Amino acid sequence: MPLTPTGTRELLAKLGHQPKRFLGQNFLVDGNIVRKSLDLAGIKAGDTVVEVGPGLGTLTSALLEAGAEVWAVEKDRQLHAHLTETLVPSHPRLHLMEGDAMDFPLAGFDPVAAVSDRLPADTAGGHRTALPTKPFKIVANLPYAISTPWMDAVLSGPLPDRMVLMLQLEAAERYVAKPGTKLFGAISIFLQSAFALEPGHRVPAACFHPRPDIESVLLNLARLPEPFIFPAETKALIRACFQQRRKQLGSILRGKLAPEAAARWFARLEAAGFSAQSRAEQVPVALWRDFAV
Ligand SMILES: C[S@@+](CC[C@H](N)C(=O)[O-])C[C@H]1O[C@@H](n2cnc3c(N)ncnc32)[C@H](O)[C@@H]1O
Repeated sequence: MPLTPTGTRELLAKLGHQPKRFLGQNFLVDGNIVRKSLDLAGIKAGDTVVEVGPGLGTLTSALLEAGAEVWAVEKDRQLHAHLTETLVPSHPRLHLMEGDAMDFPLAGFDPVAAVSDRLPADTAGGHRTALPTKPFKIVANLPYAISTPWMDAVLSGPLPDRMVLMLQLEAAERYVAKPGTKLFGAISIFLQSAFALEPGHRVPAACFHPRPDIESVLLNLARLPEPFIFPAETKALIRACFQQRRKQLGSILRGKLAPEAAARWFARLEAAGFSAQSRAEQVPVALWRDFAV
């Protein structure tokens, strides 16, 4: 069970720890939401789970009690020290690291090495996404400031089977936005090419201490049977198209691609009923995927 708001306040006082806004330190104080996160993720004994920002260890403890092996990365030195003292000694299935989730999006877990630590030389680096991987899930109450760049890094693969993420409602809406809407952007395309949205849960501010002044949601994402991972160059191009979302695709692409490559994109746009005059936000996810292959 997580700490109550009072218990959390008392523990923070004992640690002499002031919640840091810039690290998104809004700690979960609601047992139902902790249970719901584990239920949505279908956590069972033996699962490998990555957690970003374990904080005071609320989700972490629940995951460990459910029999999961947990890989967690915490940036706050004081919270990392607290967990090292309280959770690590009694939980050999917890791999806790101090660090930045932007440097370690999977908290140091390597799904490829977990299957085989002897990779053929020519499969190092960029080709790792095609290699066999150990299945894993991600369950996290994300620090909101990094949620989109972190998600972008995770979507470069290897991919988890499922992600259950506590997010700012506004970020979640961008991730699942549909074409033709203002919220539809590069991250919507990368995410929806690899994951399907399953029913999640709205989370009131009262479930956290301190209470955030934004709305939160538990986003529940299941990996598609044939997920698509965009190559880095195509991702950069798609991002560029959305950075100038009011501009016609034709003028953006002509400036970024060789003439033959641009002509290929235009031909595909036209075959799908669009044109060089179309804007990035009008183009559906499947067509962006076609551009990449
Ligand atoms: C919203 S709190 C969640 C805490 C805890 N998991 C819970 O649910 O109560 C976010 C946590 O992420 C940590 N954090 C913030 N930025 C981080 C980063 N870049 N890398 C790793 N952890 C980070 C914060 O220190 C904090 O512990």
